[in-house]
Amino acid sequence: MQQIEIRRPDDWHLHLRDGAMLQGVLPHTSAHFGRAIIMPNLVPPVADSAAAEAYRARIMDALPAGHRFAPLMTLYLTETTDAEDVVSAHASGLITAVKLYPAGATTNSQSGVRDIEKVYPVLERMAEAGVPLCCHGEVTDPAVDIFDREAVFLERVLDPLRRRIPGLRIVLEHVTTIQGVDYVRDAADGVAGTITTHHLIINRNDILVGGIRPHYYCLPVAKREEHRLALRAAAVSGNPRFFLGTDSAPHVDPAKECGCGCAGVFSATNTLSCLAHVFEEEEALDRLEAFVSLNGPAFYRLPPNEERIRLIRRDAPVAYAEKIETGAGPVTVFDPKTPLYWDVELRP
Ligand SMILES: NC(=O)N[C@@H](CC(=O)O)C(=O)O
Ligand SMILES: [Zn+2]
Ligand SMILES: [Zn+2]
Repeated sequence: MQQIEIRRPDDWHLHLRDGAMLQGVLPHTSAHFGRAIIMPNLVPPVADSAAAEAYRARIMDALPAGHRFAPLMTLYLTETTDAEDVVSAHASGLITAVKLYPAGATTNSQSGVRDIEKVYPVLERMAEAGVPLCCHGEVTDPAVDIFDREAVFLERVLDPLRRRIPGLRIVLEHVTTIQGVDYVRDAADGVAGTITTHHLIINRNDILVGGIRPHYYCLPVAKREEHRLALRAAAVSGNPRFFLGTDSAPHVDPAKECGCGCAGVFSATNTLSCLAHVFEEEEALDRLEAFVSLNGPAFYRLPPNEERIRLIRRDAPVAYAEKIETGAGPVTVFDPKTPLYWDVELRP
């Protein structure tokens, strides 16, 4: 039996939602992860410090007894965000980052930014105060093909933004393309990229060949195989600029399996088993800890977790539910298309 012990991981991009869904999904993350960056795309969005404080309290209330987990809150950037509220919320430790959603790019992004120039003053204050910006990096121009929207975002939005405000610390979230990987790798210091579990495993054929598979539909949409391979190479490289953000994004099954299904893959349940599998396939298990437990805290200038987990390779596939039942309805768990042998134990 093979096993490895690593520091307890963190998830640098997570959707917990609210209410009954929060109750249902949070234990799947807090069972394994020490901390997570909590996405603010609720309806209405978590757009100021009062909303972040209230949301953090709801998350802590939903935490199962005995779970140790710290939600790292974010504020949803709008064209009317108050820079002083952001800076004071960051200085007090209430928030860890600010989130940029180009308006209309993804789930609940209607209140996001239409004209990036309008938020430059806030971003300048964030740069001075060391508040990181997390970006959903896709343009929304209807003329741009959905598979090109990340690459075009780099050219049209991210690069001009970084030239204008070079001191702003930026996370390009859920990188899905060779262009995104290259951009993060070659940028000056202060730029990082998160990679999801599912983008290391599926490509666009998995969504479309042999029938449409709504549970593999997410944004940014999975790209061609060559992009998946580049993401894998980046994740296992040990390069400190790349770290895990699962983007686990639950939607109830009826909202996925319908005429206009929501974007989002729910992977919190089996993410670590999937990642151990991927790193084993890449013969890089010795770099799993950097990707899931070390590179993220280093970017966010936080200490890594002191607790440790054990990943144990079983002889038979580990069992996990295909769906979880939540008070909001059933949520299908990410299917990695292969049996998983790696089990997770929090070290006592
Ligand atoms: N990734 C997704 O496909 N969906 C996310 C939003 C996001 O992260 O873009 C969601 O909130 O459902
Ligand atoms: Zn996103
Ligand atoms: Zn997300």
